[in-house]
Amino acid sequence: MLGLSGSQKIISYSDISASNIFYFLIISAPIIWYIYWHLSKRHMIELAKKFPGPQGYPLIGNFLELAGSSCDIFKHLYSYSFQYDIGRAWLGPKLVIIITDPRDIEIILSSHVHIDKASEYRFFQPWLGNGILISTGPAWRTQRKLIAPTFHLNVLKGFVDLFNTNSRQTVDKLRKECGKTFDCHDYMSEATVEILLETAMGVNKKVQGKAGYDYAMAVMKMCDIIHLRHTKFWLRPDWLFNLTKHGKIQKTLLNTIHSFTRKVLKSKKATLARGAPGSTLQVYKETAPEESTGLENEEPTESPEGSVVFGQSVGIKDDLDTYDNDVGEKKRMAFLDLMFEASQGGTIINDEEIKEQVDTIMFEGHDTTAAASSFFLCLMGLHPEIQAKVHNEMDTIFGKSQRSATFNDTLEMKYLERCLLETLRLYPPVPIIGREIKEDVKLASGDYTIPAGSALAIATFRTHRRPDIYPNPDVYDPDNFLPQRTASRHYYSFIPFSAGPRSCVGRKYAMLKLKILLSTIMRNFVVESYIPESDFQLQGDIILKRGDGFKIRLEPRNAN
Ligand code: HEM
Repeated sequence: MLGLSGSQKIISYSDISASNIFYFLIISAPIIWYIYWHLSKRHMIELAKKFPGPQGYPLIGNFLELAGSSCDIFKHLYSYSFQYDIGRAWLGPKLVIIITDPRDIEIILSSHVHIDKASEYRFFQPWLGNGILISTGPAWRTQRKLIAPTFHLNVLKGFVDLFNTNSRQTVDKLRKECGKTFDCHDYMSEATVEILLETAMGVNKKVQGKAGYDYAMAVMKMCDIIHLRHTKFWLRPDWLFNLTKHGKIQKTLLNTIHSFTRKVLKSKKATLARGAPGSTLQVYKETAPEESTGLENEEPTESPEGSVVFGQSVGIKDDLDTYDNDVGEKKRMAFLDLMFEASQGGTIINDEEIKEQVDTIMFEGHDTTAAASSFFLCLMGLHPEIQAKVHNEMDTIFGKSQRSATFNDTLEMKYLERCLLETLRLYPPVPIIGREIKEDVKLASGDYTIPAGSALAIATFRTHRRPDIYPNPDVYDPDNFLPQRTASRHYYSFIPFSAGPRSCVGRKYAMLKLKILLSTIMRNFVVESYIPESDFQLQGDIILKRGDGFKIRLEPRNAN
């Protein structure tokens, strides 16, 4: 300090003390916060210690386990799952419990208490608003009561003709790819968007033009972004995310998605203003007598052969089977028709809420079935002996005729159904289901209690591959769904559509549509595929996909 004047000394001392205070705060704030967090979460931390899991670091917990690309993360987490049938991870201060045992899954999914989605679903909010996928409490209950009846089997039977027409158009498009190796997912996405538009939304797909394809691509990219926000902690706070390039891309994608749904709504309003018929059931009743399917009664959802029907495990009932006692036959309408009817007077649902539900159904209804059908085709290509049995079944049902499939035909497609269910077992389109746990939950599989305040991940992908439930769990074996095998398994060991009060409302729609779409494709083509399952680059960006694309080759079938 020699040679400095008095005033210089004063400035220098105050500089030192200001920077000291600054550094003190920077270092001590996280420590104080950490101590406070530790003390206030003592109960949670104690219960969490009982669960096995990887060692984490202070403050960030196990976030480093989520480093790398989507494919890397999927591979890494899957390999971890062999060490732990049950586990915990800390994502910063958030405790995540991961379960795979059907007895534990039953406790959560069958409950009317643990029905709130994990806070991770909040990243969907700018896209889906308060739509049925992410809503909670009384709002969700009202939405569920309104929407579930629109996917009743009697409504769906009215869609059979449209499923057929669209499936034939998809076959025509696929014919142009014969002899080439191509990614079938784009075709499946386009087909599923168009089918949804014409059925659940009741609008002409031609009105939407190329917008349907752009919409499907924007949805895929939105899922990538949401997945990034789940795995990269710096993208979690909205203010920081909005400053990044991902925040800007999201804005553009949401613009594409929301313009599309607004166009759908406008087109529907115009159709209704012209006085077009609303109720699909009425249309169906004019054209076909109602078959008894055994699905509408109060008994378990079991077919005469005891097999799994329409995607629900034997013995599990949900509101899709039982809800409709208070809804008169005449009131059964397709989804968007009913939304508009309910909006008359604006008391039950307003225009903005309809838009949120349309966004939700369009997303849940197309991306999941596009993934399921693409995996199905790849698996057919890899298993020619199984494919031959599907072809045999098609020939038995349809002979040489090119006629459309009827609802009764779909009940006869027992082998194809088993192949489809086995596809959903190995490649469940929703590989993880998340819940927010509001009160401590004692589990059945061991001395574990999930603490209140934690997030729960039901690892469907891993449950479906547990060797104690499915011998040879990684082998594609449609006979896993033979009645005698399903009867001996726990109800909750097969949950591609979730189960219980918050199960998928589109389950029966999806199964019927997939049966008609895939049977039409199988009647017309032989599928070939050369990339073995062990080389699939799986990524769980909300919906399970193949990062390497769904490459197949088609040859026309001569049998018909
Ligand atoms: C293979 C096809 C499908 C699969 C595997 C599937 C799977 C699922 C799963 C696992 C859930 C629960 C998600 C969660 O709790 O996080 C769900 C919910 C839902 N799904 Fe699907 N889904 C499919 C097709 C459809 C279709 C075609 C629609 C509509 C047309 C649909 C509409 C919905 C809706 C609205 C929900 C939210 C239900 C609620 O929270 O009450 N899904 N789906």
